[in-house]
Amino acid sequence: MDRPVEDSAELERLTLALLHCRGEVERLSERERIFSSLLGGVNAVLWAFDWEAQRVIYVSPAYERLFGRSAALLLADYGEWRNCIYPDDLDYAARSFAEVLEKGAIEAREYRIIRADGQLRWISDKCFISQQGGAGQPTIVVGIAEDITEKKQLEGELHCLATTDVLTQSSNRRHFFECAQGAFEHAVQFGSPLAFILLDVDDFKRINDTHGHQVGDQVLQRIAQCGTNALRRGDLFGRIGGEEFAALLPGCPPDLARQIAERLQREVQRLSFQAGGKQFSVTVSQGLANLRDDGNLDSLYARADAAMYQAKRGGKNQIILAD
Ligand SMILES: Nc1nc2c(ncn2[C@@H]2O[C@H](COP(=O)(O)OP(=O)(O)OP(=O)(O)O)[C@@H](O)[C@H]2O)c(=O)[nH]1
Repeated sequence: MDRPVEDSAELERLTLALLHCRGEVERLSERERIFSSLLGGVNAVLWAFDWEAQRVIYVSPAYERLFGRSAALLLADYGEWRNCIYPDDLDYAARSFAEVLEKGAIEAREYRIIRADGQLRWISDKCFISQQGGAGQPTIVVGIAEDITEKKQLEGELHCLATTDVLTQSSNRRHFFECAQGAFEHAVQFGSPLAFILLDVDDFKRINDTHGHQVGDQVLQRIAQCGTNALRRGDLFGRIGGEEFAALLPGCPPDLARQIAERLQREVQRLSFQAGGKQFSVTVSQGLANLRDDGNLDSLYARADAAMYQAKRGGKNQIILAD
C-alpha cells in the first residue's frame, strides 16, 4: 500500500542529487574556464611531472609559445623536453632536476633551450615536490619555467661594462687584478708556475703629441689586439693604466713565458700606422716576473714593474726578466 509514497520520496531524493550534481559540474566548469584563461595569460610555463613514470602529466599553454614546440608531443614523451635543452647545459639541467628529490625544492635553476625555430633562449626553471611518493602514490614534481633571455643579456652587458676597458676591449684594471689574485692564490696553493708581464708603450706622449690623441687611441687598441693574439687560452690580458698593459700567464713555466713575451714584442713591432700621410711604428718595454717566493700578488707585480722600468732605462723596446 505504501509503495507509491516511498517511490516518490526516492524520486525526489534522486532529483535533488541530480540537480546538485549538475550545479557542481557547472561550478567546476566555470572554475576550469577561469583557470584556463588565467594560465593562458601567464607568460610562464607551469608543469607537473610524475617522477616514477618519468612523464610530464601537465603543461600550461605558455609552453607552446616559449618553447615553440607541441605540448601534445611533450605529454606523450618527456624526451621532448630533454631534446630541446642546449647540449652543454643538459648535464646540469638533469642533475639539478634530480636534486629536487632530496632538497624538496630547487629555487635557482637556469639553462638554455633551443626552440623549434632554432632560437637559443635562457630559461629559469624552478621546481618543487608537490606530492611525496610512497604507499602507492606517485611522486609529483611541479615547476614554473620562465624565459629570462633578456635578463641574461642585460646581466652579460653589465658584466662586460664592469670588467672591460671601453677603449681596448681588454680587461680593465679592477677585473685584471681580481682575476690575478685568484690565479696567484691557486698557483701558490698548487705550487704551479705563474708569470706576470708588465708592458708599457714607449714614448707614447710623443705619439699623441705628433699624431693626435685619436691616433694614440688606435695604437692602444692595436696593442691590446696583439696581447690577445700572443697569449694562450686561459691567459689574462688587461689595460691597467693609460698606456700600460699587463698579462698573467697561469701554469706557464719561465721559458714559455719568455717566448710569449717575445712573441708579443714582435707582434707590436710589426704593427704599422698611418697618420697625416706618414707611416710610423711603435715599440713597447716589458718586465717579466715569474712566481718565486712572492708572499703576495703585490710582490710579484712590483718585481715585474721594476723590471719594466729597467727596460725603459736601458733604452726601451726590450724585455727584462725580473730578479
Ligand atoms: N691617446 C691616449 N693617450 C693616453 C691615454 N691614457 C693616457 N694617455 C697618454 O699617455 C701618455 C703617457 O706619457 P708618459 O707617461 O710620459 O710616458 P711615455 O711618453 O710613453 O714615455 P715612456 O714611458 O718613458 O716611454 C700621456 O701623454 C697620456 O696623456 C688614452 O686613453 N688615450
